[in-house]
Amino acid sequence: MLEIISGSSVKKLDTDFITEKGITSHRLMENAALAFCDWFEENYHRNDKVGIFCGPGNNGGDGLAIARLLWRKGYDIIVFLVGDTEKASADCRLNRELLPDKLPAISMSSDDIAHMEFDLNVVVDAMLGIGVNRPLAGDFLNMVVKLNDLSNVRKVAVDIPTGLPADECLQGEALKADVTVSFQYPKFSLMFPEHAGYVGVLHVVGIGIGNKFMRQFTESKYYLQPSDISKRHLNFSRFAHKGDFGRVLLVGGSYGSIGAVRMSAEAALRTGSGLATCFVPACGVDVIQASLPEVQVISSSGEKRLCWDEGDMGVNRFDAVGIGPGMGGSAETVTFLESFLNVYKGPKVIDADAINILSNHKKLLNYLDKDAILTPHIKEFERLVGHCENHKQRLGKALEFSSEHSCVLVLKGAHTSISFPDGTQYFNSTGNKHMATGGAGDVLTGMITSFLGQGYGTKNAVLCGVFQHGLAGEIASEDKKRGTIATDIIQAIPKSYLQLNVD
Ligand SMILES: NC(=O)C1=CN([C@@H]2O[C@H](COP(=O)(O)OP(=O)(O)OC[C@H]3O[C@@H](n4cnc5c(N)ncnc54)[C@H](OP(=O)(O)O)[C@@H]3O)[C@@H](O)[C@H]2O)[C@@H](O)CC1
Ligand SMILES: [K+]
Repeated sequence: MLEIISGSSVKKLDTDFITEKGITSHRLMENAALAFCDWFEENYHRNDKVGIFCGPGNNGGDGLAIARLLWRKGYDIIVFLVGDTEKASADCRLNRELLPDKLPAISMSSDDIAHMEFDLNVVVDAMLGIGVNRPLAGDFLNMVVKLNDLSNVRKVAVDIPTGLPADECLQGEALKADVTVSFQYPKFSLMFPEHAGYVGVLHVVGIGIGNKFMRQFTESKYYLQPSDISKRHLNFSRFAHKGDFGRVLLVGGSYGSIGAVRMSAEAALRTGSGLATCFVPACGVDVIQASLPEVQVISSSGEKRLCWDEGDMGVNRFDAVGIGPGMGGSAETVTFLESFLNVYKGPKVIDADAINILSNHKKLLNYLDKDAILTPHIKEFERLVGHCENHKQRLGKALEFSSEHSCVLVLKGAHTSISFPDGTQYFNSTGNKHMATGGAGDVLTGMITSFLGQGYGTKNAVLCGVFQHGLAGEIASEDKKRGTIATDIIQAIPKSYLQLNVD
């Protein structure tokens, strides 16, 4: 499990680590540079023309060490020094001295920056890292603006794009990287959607600081990795029968929106549910039975909208429930949801229109408990908790909501966050932009519900569901790119198990 820690903790952790290990800060920087170069070699050819832009701090020190190491490996490198070299940190100076004489290193004056012409395929940004303490101005700003204007040049940020603060929202400008290679721990601000255009694709590379050492710095924020997920999956014996894989109920749909709950049900089956049942308005029964023969259907007495009839409607025989997709928000549906939550006592995923109903009828929030998982996207979340200025505030409110209502809150988007009542917050590392397509959320609801029904505890169900949903999206979009649709994600769920080595 990778920890996400604040910029100030990163510095303290690095200092404590080198003291305890008896190594120099230069050695740790060399580890960081080596880790970056390993990643770089896998992704770029030696005939690429690489410009490495280095500032005066330790981020610049990393850049200079990277330049030396890549040059020795035969890359075509040119170094550009930006900022006041008089202010160079000790390790930056040392790496400057270690640059081979034949490696070109140019100190960039303001005039040079203004008139600079580029003949590069790859830009490595090591101007500023987590030490940035104010908005960019002067030479740094001018250089960043010039680099941002370059097209057909891949930009790779070392640790964090220049100008982006580690823990706060960006003020002013920052480098727009295609890829960010961050050291050991992803910085908090790399998770914010506002920063997506600056961070690009995020890779985290280890620099030798073990988890045991990091635990003392924990800020209860984690970045999910494949190895964290594989071990959370249950193993089923060869004697398992369909009852062991759980009986789940997917509740939703209204006239014109039956597909949503149908997709949840199919996703639940592809995730491994033994039996899936849909509870839909009468108009949805034939649609579901004709298009998904594996599911059973319960018809609500309402023709176009879900209506609650007498009694408990037998819903407690299900191991888990996913409720909300496509259900709409009519008065009958509000009554339906309230009756359902009043009667059904098992684990449940509450999604989409059901979340909007909770927002409009706050007394229904009293039905939330430790067995409830809410999965809003950003707009649904803000309907629930009110407007948020930025994602940092949103993440704080997600934790507050989870603690106040003792439920799990999944805030969907790039790096989906999962907040638990104990104050821990997990961030997803899978998924991509091609998953921003109608129905992707309904698929997630089906997947988490399926894991709950298979007997996974709430925590394992939600972490496995979110991670594997993103993974299935990546697999689905490999050859479909922006043509990916939600049912493609469902079809890719079995392959996501293969990638995680779970049978
Ligand atoms: N052992 C370790 O710690 C390891 C650290 N590692 C690496 O170190 C990086 C952090 O290094 P760092 O702390 O030296 O900060 P860094 O980002 O280089 O910038 C500091 C310089 O910028 C200046 N400055 C600030 N804001 C500015 C602005 N807006 N505009 C202009 N100037 C500005 C500030 O000077 P100031 O003007 O504030 O006096 C100072 O000179 C980290 O991201 C990682 O890459 C890895 O090697 C692993 C081991
Ligand atoms: K950087």
